Amino acid sequence: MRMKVFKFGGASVKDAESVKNVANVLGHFPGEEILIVVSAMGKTTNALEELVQKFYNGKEGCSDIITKIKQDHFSIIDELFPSDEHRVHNDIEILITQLQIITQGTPEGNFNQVYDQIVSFGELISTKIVSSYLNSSGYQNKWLDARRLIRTDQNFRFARVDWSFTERMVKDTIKPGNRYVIQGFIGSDDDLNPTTLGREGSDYTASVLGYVLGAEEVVIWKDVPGVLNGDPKVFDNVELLNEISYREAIELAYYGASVIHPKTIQPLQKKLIPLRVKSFVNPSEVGTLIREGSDLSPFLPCFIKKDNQTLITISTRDLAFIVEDHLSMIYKTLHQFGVRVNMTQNTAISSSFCINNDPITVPKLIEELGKDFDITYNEGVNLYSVRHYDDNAVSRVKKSGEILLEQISRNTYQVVTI
Ligand SMILES: Nc1ncnc2c1ncn2[C@@H]1O[C@H](COP(=O)(O)OP(=O)(O)O)[C@@H](O)[C@H]1O
Ligand SMILES: N[C@@H](CC(=O)OP(=O)(O)O)C(=O)O
Repeated sequence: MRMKVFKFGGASVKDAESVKNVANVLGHFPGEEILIVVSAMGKTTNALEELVQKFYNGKEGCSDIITKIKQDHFSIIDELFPSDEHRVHNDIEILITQLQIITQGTPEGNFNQVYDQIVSFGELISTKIVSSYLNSSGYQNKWLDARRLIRTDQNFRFARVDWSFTERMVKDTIKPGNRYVIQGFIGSDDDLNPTTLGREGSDYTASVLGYVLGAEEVVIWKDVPGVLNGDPKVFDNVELLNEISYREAIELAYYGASVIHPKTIQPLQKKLIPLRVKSFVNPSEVGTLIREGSDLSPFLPCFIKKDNQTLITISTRDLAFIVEDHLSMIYKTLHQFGVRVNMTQNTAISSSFCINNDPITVPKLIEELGKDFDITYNEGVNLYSVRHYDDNAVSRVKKSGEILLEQISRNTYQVVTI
C-alpha cells in the first residue's frame, strides 16, 4: 500500500472542535497509511511574526504576546484533554518556556534567522497537540520533527529544500504500516538551525513529502468544498472546479488563488501524483482533483483578488530610458529582498510593479531602490486577475475601483485598482 499525505492548515486546527474534526476526517480512511502535515493553529503564525518584530524593537510587549499564545493553546488543550495529567501539558510548557528564554535574550544572527527560530514554534506546538489528541482518541501515530527530516539551505524565511538529503532522511524514518504527524512550513539547515519555507508553506511541505515518498496522493483539507472559480469570501456565485490540470493549477496559484500555495504543484507533477483539495467539513464529498489532463472542468473564468498590494513606480532621475541594465538591477534587488512581482508594466522612463505589502520587507525595498531611482508608490491597492476572461468577467472586476494599471494577455486579464 502506498502512503497518502494529508495536510491540515491553520483553519482546520483553529480550536478544539476543529482538532476533534481532524480525527473525524481520518476516521473516513480506516487502515490507510497516512502522513499528516499540520500548520500552526489559527492565526498563531501572525502572532509569532508580531513577537519577532517586538523582540527586535526593544522587547516591549513580547511577554504579553507569549502569554496570549500560551492561553490560546492551553484553552484548546484543556478542552481536548480534560485531565491535566496528560504529558502534552508538559510538552507545551517546555516549548513556551523555550520561546520565553529566546525572547528574553538578545537577537542572535540576522533578522530572518531569528524569525525562523521563533515562528517555527507555531507548528511545533500544534503538531504536539494534534498528535497527542489523535493518539488519545485511538488514532495511533508517531510525532515527527520536520527540522530533522526537511533539510534546506540557509535562505532563512524562504528556504529552499535539499531534495536528496530530505529524501534520504524521510525514507530512513517513515516506515510502512505506520501513521505520522509532522509540521508543515518548517525545516532546518545543515547546522540544524530552524528554517521556514515561506508563509503558507505547509501545502508545499505536503508536496515535498508526497514527492520523496512517491505518495499515492496528497490531500489538502480546507474549509471550502474544493477549488472554486473564485474565493467565496470575495466573489459571489462561484462554482466548484471538479478537475484542474497541473499547469492550470500552477497558474491559478501563482496569480493568487490562495487555496493552494504556488510551489505545491510542481513536485507532484514531476511524479504525476494527484493532488486533491477537499472539504474538512464534508470529507466524503469529492472536492477538486488536480492532475495531468485538460485545463479546467467545468471551463469557467477564474477570478483572483490579491488585496493589500503595493504598486511601486520607479523612474530614472535623468529621464534616461529604462533599459535592460536598469531592469536587471531592479530585479536583482527584488530577488535579494525575496519579493515576487505580481504584475509589471514599463514605460519609456519608468517601471511599475505590484507586490505584496509585506510590512517587514517593503519599506526596506523602497529605501534600497530609492538610492538610484525616483520612487512613487500606492499602498493598500487591489490586484484582480481573471484567467480565461470574457467580457462579463472583465467588466465585473473593472467596477471594483479607480484603475491604476491594466493588462491583457492571451489567457489572463489583470487590473490594479484603488
Ligand atoms: N479559488 C478558490 N477556491 C476556494 N477557496 C479559495 C479560493 N481562493 C481563495 N480561497 C480561500 O482559501 C481559503 C482556504 O485556504 P486557507 O485559509 O489558506 O486554509 P488553511 O489555513 O487551512 O491552509 C478558503 O477559506 C477561501 O476563502
Ligand atoms: N503557519 C504557516 C504555514 C501555513 O501553511 O499555514 P496555513 O496552512 O494555515 O496556510 C503560515 O501561517 O504561514
